[in-house]
Amino acid sequence: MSEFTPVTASSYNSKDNQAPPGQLQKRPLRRQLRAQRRALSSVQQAATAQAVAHHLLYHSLFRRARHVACYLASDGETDCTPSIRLCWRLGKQVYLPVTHAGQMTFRRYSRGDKLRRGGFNFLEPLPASPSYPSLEMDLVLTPLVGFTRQGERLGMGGGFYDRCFADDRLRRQRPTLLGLAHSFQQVETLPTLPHDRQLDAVVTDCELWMCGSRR
Ligand SMILES: Nc1nc2c(c(=O)[nH]1)N(C=O)[C@@H](CNc1ccc(C(=O)N[C@@H](CCC(=O)O)C(=O)O)cc1)CN2
Ligand SMILES: Nc1ncnc2c1ncn2[C@@H]1O[C@H](COP(=O)(O)OP(=O)(O)OP(=O)(O)O)[C@@H](O)[C@H]1O
Repeated sequence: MSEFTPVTASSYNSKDNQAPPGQLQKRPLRRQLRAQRRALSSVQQAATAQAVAHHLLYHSLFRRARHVACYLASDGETDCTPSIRLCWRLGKQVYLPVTHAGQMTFRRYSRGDKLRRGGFNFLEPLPASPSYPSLEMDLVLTPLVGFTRQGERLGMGGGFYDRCFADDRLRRQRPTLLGLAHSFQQVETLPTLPHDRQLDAVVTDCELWMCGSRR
């Protein structure tokens, strides 16, 4: 099989009987999309990052958001840096994820703040930086490995975003989860499980669109 041969949902390793089948089916697809993401040139990466910030700038979802959760890209993820700078320029509060003991919280990230290496070697704000409740974010710029047009999301496999935003459906005002992606990360279908939190919107180098109940 060549590195980028399409992976079907049935090509998982059936010897692993620790995880439910849907969970195992995600692995080969995750591996393949991550390799494709890492193979992008820095020029392609910069083009997507700029295009995403441009789409955000002209969308009401972003314009009206005051508290915005972002992330610092690694492994070929869509780079949030231009979007973070845009937030700061427009006076929005920016937060970054911090993982600890299987949970994810968000701490404020202001211009010039020092960062440190945290869980999974991601850069995170220092402990002195104030945290902000996840469920009170207006907008969550969400990293992803793969997505469908309808807003299903494949992440890194830790379940952090699923768990963190699992209970928000009961709220009148809930954070908008906006997936950031290179358009090649779009797939026809994903082996989703009941715990998977759907995206409310997706933005790529090409466009921003609303999914699911927010459409
Ligand atoms: N930039 C960035 N920051 C982020 C995330 C992210 O996706 N991107 N996260 C989003 O949640 C959290 C970290 N989540 C992680 C989840 C899993 C693995 C991990 O080690 N995954 C396994 C693959 C598991 C599998 O395929 O089943 C690996 O890489 O070997 C790493 C980080 C918080 N910060
Ligand atoms: N709401 C939840 N409650 C309990 N466990 C959960 C919940 N959501 C996800 N999990 C667990 O997290 C694990 C990883 O889930 P999944 O493969 O969907 O992660 P992911 O969305 O790809 O990762 P991430 O959000 O970290 O990028 C699964 O074993 C799943 O059982």
